[in-house]
Amino acid sequence: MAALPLATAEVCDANSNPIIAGELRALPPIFKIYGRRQVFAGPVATVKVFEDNVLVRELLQEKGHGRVLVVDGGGSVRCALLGGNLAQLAQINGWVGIVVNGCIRDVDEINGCDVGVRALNSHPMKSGKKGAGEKRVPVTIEGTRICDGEWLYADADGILISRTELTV
Ligand SMILES: O=C([O-])CC(=O)C(=O)O
Repeated sequence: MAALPLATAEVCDANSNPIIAGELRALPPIFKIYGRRQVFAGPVATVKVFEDNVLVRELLQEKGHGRVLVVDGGGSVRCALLGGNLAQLAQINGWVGIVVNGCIRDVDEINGCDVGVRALNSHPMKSGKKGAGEKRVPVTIEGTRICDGEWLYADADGILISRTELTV
């Protein structure tokens, strides 16, 4: 499943009604851009964790089939939920992007991977490994709700969440 690289600004200009209806939402501009893919889009898989990345690894071990993993890490900037090994796993398994409401580490390695990564910042410490959290639940990142199966569009201007796949 290869999603079209739609420009997020054009999508917003062409979709005022879905924006009013809440079917198209923008994530707040809190993310830094990492990874080789600056532009990526795909269906979302969600995971909600807090300072523990076992479920992140479990999801990235699945075939991505062009999906984007949205990790709601509660905005913690006290450890990293994603590193170079997991980013490589994502690339091998066909995930196109990973958006982390939290931190990452091994930034140089991640910037060499053919995935798009957005995160709040980097942190050198690893996370806990107990496996706490929930997969495929609705998450809310800074007031923007994201459900498993919705579509995410990211480019240099920002990140959009759409209830359905967008067409040109
Ligand atoms: O396993 C972790 O905690 C994250 C990490 O460092 C990696 O993916 O390389």
